[in-house]
Amino acid sequence: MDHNKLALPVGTTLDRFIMRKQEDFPYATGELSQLLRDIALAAKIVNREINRSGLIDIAGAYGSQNVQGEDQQKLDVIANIRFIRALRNGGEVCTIISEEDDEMIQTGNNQGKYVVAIDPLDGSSNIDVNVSIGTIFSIYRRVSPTGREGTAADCLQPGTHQVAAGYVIYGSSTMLVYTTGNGVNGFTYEHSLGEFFLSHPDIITPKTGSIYSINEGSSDSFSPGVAAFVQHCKDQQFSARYIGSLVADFHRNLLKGGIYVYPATAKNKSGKLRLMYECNPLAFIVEQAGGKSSNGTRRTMEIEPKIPHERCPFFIGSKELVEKAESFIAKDTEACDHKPAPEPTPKKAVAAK
Ligand SMILES: O=P(O)(O)OC[C@H]1O[C@](O)(COP(=O)(O)O)[C@@H](O)[C@@H]1O
Ligand SMILES: [Mg+2]
Ligand SMILES: [Mg+2]
Repeated sequence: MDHNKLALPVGTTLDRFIMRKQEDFPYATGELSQLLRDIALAAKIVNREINRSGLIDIAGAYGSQNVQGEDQQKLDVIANIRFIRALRNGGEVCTIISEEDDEMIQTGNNQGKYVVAIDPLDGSSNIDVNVSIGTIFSIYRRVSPTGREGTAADCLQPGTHQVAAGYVIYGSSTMLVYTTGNGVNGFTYEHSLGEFFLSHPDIITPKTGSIYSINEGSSDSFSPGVAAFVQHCKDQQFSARYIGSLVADFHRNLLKGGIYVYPATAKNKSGKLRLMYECNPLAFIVEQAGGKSSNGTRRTMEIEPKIPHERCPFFIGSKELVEKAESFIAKDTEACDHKPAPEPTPKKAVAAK
C-alpha cells in the first residue's frame, strides 16, 4: 500500500482521517471506523478525569484487587467503566477482555463483529504523581458467527490476527496513536476544540537508538543473557530511561529509537506484562513502524494465547536493538542446552534384609 498516496495534511481531524482511510477499503462497512471513534470518545472522557484527578476525590486506591492481584486504583476502575460503556453503547463490539475484569465481558451486542482487549489505565503506579499514563487497546474480528455472544476462541487469537491496535498517552499533551495495518499515525488532542488532530503522520521508528528502558531494581534475577545485554547498553553508554508507565516508555522509544525490556524475573517468572492488551497491541504498532518485538526468542505476535491475562517477557523497540538483545538471550538457551546432564545419583547399596 503506497502510504503517501493518501497522505493527509497535519491538522486533519481524527474523524476525517478515519473516514478517508476507510476509502482505502472498498468493502469496508464503517464498523471498524465507528469502533475507533468510540475509543477516541472514551479517551476524551478519561482524559478529562485524569486532568482533574488532583482536584476531585479520584486519587488513590479503590479498595479491591484485580485478577492479577494488583490493588486497583480509582482511575483504573473509572477508565474501565468509561471504555466498556463506550464500547457497549457503540454497538460494534460483542466481547471485551479488560485488565480490570477477571472474565470476558459480554456487551450484549451479539451482532457486533469485533472483540477488544484493553488495558484501560496503564502505568497505574504513576497515577497519583502526575507522571504520564495511558490506555492500550487491541481489536480483532470475531471468528464465530454473529448473533450470539463472543467466545474464548474469538478473544484468544494471536497478535497477527489484530485488525487494529493503539494507545492513548495522557502526558504533557494527550495523544492517540494507532494502526490498522497500514502504517502508524499519531493524533494530538486539542482540549479547547475537543478534537484529535493528525500531528505525527506515518511514524517510522529509528532502526537503532541509544536509550534502554528496564527496571534494574530486579536485576539480581535477570537471566545471564538479559544481564549481559544491559551491560552491553552501559558499555555503549546508552541512556537509561524508565518512567514505569509502559505506554510512556514505549512512546518515547518509538519516536527517538530505543528498547524497552520487561524480562522474566524471580518475582514475575513469565514477565509482568500481559500479552493480549499490552504486548500484542504495541508489537503491532512497532512492527508497522519498522521496529521489532519478541519474548526474547519468539515474535510476540506469533505467541498463541491460552488465557486472557497471560503474561510474557517483552522486548520491544528499534529493530537492531531487539535483535541485539535476542542474540544475548540466545546464549542463555545455548547455555541451558549445553549444561552437562546432572550426575546420576549413585544407587544405594541394598541392605541384606
Ligand atoms: O514497577 P515495575 O515492576 O517496573 O512495572 C512497571 C510496568 O508495569 C505497568 O505499570 C503495568 O501496567 P498497569 O499499570 O496497566 O498494570 C507498566 O505500565 C509498567 O511498564
Ligand atoms: Mg498496563
Ligand atoms: Mg492497567
